[in-house]
Amino acid sequence: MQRIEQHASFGGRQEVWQHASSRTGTDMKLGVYLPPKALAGEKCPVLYWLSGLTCTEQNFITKAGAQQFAAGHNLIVVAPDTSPRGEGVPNGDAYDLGQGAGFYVNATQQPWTKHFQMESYIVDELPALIEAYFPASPARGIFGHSMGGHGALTLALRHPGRYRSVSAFAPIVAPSIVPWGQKAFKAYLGDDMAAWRAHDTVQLIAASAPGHRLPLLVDQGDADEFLATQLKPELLKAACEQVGYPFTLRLQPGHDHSYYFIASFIADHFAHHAQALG
Ligand SMILES: N[C@@H](CCC(=O)N[C@@H](CS)C(=O)NCC(=O)O)C(=O)O
Repeated sequence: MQRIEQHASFGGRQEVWQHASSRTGTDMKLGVYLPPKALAGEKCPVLYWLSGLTCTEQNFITKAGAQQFAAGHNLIVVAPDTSPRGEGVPNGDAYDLGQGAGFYVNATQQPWTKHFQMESYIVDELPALIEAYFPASPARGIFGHSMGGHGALTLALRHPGRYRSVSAFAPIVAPSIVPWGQKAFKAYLGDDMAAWRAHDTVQLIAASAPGHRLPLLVDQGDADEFLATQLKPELLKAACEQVGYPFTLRLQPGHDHSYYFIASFIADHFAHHAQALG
């Protein structure tokens, strides 16, 4: 682990680290915000942020305005890159496949499988690293945006007990039936639709065990350019209603898909996670 940036921020410190990942087989970068209590050596819960298509570890830490709320709630915030990158790492033909578009799954298909192991990276390797290098308690929350909202929801649903809280901004909730998800899943997971369903929030909600239901908070802009084609929050609402899954969907008038939208409601997401993480 090598620190490559550090900036004082709201009594804590925003840092960027780089390390050689055993899961992706590449160097991975991540943002780590250390709140005041963590700088003083006290153990703090960790909130993981997963970004969307085209993002690196930089988008969230420079645009969301999260540091003041992380400081206020004394939460460590970890914002990893969205895929492996670099020479020798395959890439797609457009922004929605390959580098910058890992979709938080472990690829089983060539040429992706060697490096695109983002689910294992986020769920196993990253927490072990964070808990070894920083004053992190084992209490974890997870949230994200768009492809990262899909990541947060599916990883929390696929790994019961691993996270204590979950939320999302404009998540892809039904990747099996929208163009972004279908393109990525076909490439990374192949043609077997059963493998797709295991990474589809709407399907996972329908199959979720009543004992392991973390309340979901989702914010969605009603002027989001991807709302009708890629996001379809009404499908998640229907799935939650069908099985009685605790779900709050807030349609935010006039908001688009950008980090201006995220920054407008980030305080509420920190409050949601802080309540569960204690
Ligand atoms: N129209 C965009 C689609 C990608 C996009 O909107 N990415 C979102 C996540 S799905 C994002 O966070 N972009 C980076 C940013 O706004 O900082 C493009 O072609 O770059």
